[in-house]
Amino acid sequence: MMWRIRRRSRTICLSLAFITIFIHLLLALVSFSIYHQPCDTPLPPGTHILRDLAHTNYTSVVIRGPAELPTDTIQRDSSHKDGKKMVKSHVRPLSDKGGKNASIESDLLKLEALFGHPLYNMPSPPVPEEDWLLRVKPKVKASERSSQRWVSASQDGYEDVHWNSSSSSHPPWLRFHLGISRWQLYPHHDPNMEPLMQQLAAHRIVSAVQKSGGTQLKLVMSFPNYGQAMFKPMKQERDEETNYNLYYFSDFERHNAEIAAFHLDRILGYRRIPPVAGRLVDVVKEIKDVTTDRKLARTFFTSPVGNECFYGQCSYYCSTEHAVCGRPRDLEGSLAVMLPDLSLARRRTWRSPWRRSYSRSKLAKWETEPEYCSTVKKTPPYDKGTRLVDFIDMVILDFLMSNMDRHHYETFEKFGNNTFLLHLDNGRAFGRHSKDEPSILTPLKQCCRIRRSTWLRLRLLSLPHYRLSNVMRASLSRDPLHKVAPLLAEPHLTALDRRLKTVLGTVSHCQKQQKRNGNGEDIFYEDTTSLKDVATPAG
Ligand SMILES: Nc1ncnc2c1ncn2[C@@H]1O[C@H](COP(=O)(O)OP(=O)(O)OP(=O)(O)O)[C@@H](O)[C@H]1O
Ligand SMILES: [Mn+2]
Repeated sequence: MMWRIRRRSRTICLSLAFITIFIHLLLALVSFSIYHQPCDTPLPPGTHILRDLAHTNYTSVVIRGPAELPTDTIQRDSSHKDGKKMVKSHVRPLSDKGGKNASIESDLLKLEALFGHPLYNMPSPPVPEEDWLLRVKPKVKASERSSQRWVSASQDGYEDVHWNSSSSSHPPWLRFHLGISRWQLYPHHDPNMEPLMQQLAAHRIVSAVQKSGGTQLKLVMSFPNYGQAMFKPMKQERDEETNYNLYYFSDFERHNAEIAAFHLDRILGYRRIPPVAGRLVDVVKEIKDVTTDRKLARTFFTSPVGNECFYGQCSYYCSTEHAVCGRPRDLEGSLAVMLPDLSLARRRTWRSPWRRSYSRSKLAKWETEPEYCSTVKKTPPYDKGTRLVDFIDMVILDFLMSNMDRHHYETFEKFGNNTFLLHLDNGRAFGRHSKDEPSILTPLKQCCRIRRSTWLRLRLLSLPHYRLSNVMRASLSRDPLHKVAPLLAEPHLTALDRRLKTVLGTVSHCQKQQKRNGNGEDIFYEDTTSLKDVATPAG
């Protein structure tokens, strides 16, 4: 009897155990399939572009004041089944390693899809000879050869140089210089980008001297292959917001802003910022020990907690109180590849027509005259070619990253007025995420003019499948400093989406205004005729 009871209870126990295991397996399977479902899978390039771009409605977007919640996040996520508002992508617990990796992967797929989209791959005619900034002389007579080849005797730390006209013999920085054309700094699919970034991030530093000009401390670093980069050290923690009582012209420059600006400029399809990489630099080995700059050498010291510091000489923030310090020797910074020397490629500096008044009490003309743009439109070089729409492109970049410091811009003199604008010096961008700065968009508001290709790319970046914050997160995750901490804190990424809506809202406003007035002035500068069959959305 006892034996039978024991056998029955054992059978019951065994079946219970089986059922439990089965339920666990089922649960694991279900959660696995949910977990692997990215929130928005990217579309194959070009798919539904017409439908998607044509049906996104921006007309209800108003220009918002500071610190408002991005309504699109709420609308998008309120479709959740139980009606609860979830702010998915903005809540990323650090401990959730697996979830983080999965979402970075989905962001990277979006970036890949974006860069494969026809709007980033518009067919363009071959570059005529005169539209290259620099050229290697193609054929050298035997009698001239000895003086025409680049040959150098090796100096301290520098390599022997034997470059010829074949690009395979050139170091990445030289290939970058030779790839600069009238309309862009580098091509969209650039095989040189990877090696160039690699060099900035890891190549041996053989010299570091202070860069003259400008207001804040920065160094020019040299590599053994004669490449050079501009180094801006970290001065502020990534999630610190600029003090609200500080005028923008007294704001610190941020190394992560220089890095993020390069990525954003590329994502916008401009390619007008020289490539920038983040790097951990050894203050002693890579600066103090290799510098030939006596003024700089005098400013090194060890802080009370044993960190290696220096402060250099400049007109702002170059004192012991504002020293930059390693931890104890590792210092974060940005390295931007240097443009060709001015003796090879002179640049012209242009004062921005919408330059801010650098006085604390005086307003600039554009702030008081609503018709200011009609004067600018008649004034050379803004009256012809693409200068005005190129300026607007820069304004959009600056509004997205909240850069108020664009008092001047530069172009390559060789190309005259018919060329792109260099977007140099972005160190004061990404200072505040909780506040937008509507005044940066004034030129777009006053001129109501934009390149059609820019507008289409902006609309693309507002779609869930290519969302700006997602592709920026993906792009920045490739920077070497990402392993220390994300280059932009999440609120900065959220701000990008919010500001993008404001830009699109401003264009919608222009369209409505134009319909009302019927003044026939075109909002769009037409530069997408080659794409007519692929992507011409209804406005
Ligand atoms: N990648 C680069 N290659 C060559 N020259 C550069 C590069 N970036 C900037 N410059 C030049 O160096 C000058 C100073 O750089 P930058 O403007 O970034 O420094 P800054 O200290 O912020 O200057 P400012 O205080 O005037 O804004 C610029 O005016 C520009 O002409
Ligand atoms: Mn600056």
